[in-house]
Amino acid sequence: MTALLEVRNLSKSYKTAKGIFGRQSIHALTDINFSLHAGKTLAIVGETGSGKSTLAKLLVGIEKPDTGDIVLAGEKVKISHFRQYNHVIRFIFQDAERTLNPHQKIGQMLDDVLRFSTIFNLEQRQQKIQTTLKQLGLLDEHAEYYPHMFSGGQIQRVALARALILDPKLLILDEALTALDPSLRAQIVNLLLELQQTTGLAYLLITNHLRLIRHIADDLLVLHQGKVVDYADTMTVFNQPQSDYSRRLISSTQA
Ligand SMILES: Nc1ncnc2c1ncn2[C@@H]1O[C@H](COP(=O)(O)OP(=O)(O)OP(=O)(O)O)[C@@H](O)[C@H]1O
Repeated sequence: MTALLEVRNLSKSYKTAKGIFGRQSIHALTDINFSLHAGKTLAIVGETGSGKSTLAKLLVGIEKPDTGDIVLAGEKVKISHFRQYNHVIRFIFQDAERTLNPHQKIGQMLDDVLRFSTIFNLEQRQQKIQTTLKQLGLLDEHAEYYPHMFSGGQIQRVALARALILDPKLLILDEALTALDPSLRAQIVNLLLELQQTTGLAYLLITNHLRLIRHIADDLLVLHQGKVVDYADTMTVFNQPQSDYSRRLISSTQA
C-alpha cells in the first residue's frame, strides 16, 4: 500500500549570522527518512534542538529543505504548490488559544478557512461548519461564540475544528497536547483516537511525552542532533532501543 507520507533523505541547515569566525552552518536535519500510512500515528521525540520543529516546518512548507523529498500519497510535493497541500496536511501547535483571533467569532474563523481553500458557496460552507462543530462535540450555537467564551477543553476542540474542516489526511500535532492538564489531555486524546477510527486520519505527533506516545503512537522515531537514531514500531523502540541516546531517554522516564 502506498504510504500517505514519505520523507526521503530530507536535510536542512541554517546559516548563522556572520560573526568573528565567519558564517557557520547548523545542520538542523540530516538525511531523514520515514513513512506514515493512513490511519496511523507516528511520534517524533527528541530533546530541544534535535530538529523536531524544523521537520514540522518543512512538512507544512514554512521552511524549504536543502535536499530530499516529501512525497504525499505517491506524489512529490513541489515547494511552489504548498498551498494545494493545505487540504492534505494541517497542523496544530502548542497554545492553540493564542493562535485564535480574540475579536472573531468561531463561525467566521471557520468560514475564512473554507473561503480561502475551497470553492464552496455560502450554503455549503455553513453546512460544513455545522458538521465539523458536531464532529468535534461542539454545538451549532458555538459558531456565534468568541474564543474567550470557551472553556479550556472546548478551545482545544475549536483548534481541532479549524485544522480538520478541510478534511485533511494528516494532522501534525507539535507539542499541542503537552500543556494540557491530564484529564483534559485524556479527553482530547480519546477524541483524536475516535476521529482516527472514523476518518482514517493519520497523526504526526511531536512530543516528549513518552507515556502519551506509548498510549497512542504506532511508530516512534527518535531524533538526536538532527539525525534519526531509532525508528521502529513504538514497542520495539521502548523494549529494544538501538541507540544509547534512546536508551537513556526511555529509562529516564521509567525511573
Ligand atoms: N531559523 C533558524 N536559524 C538558525 N538556526 C535555527 C533556526 N531554526 C532552528 N535552528 C537551529 O536548528 C536546530 C534544530 O532546531 P529545532 O527548533 O528544529 O529543534 P527542536 O527539536 O524543535 O527544539 P525545540 O524542542 O526547542 O523546539 C537547533 O540547533 C536550532 O538552534
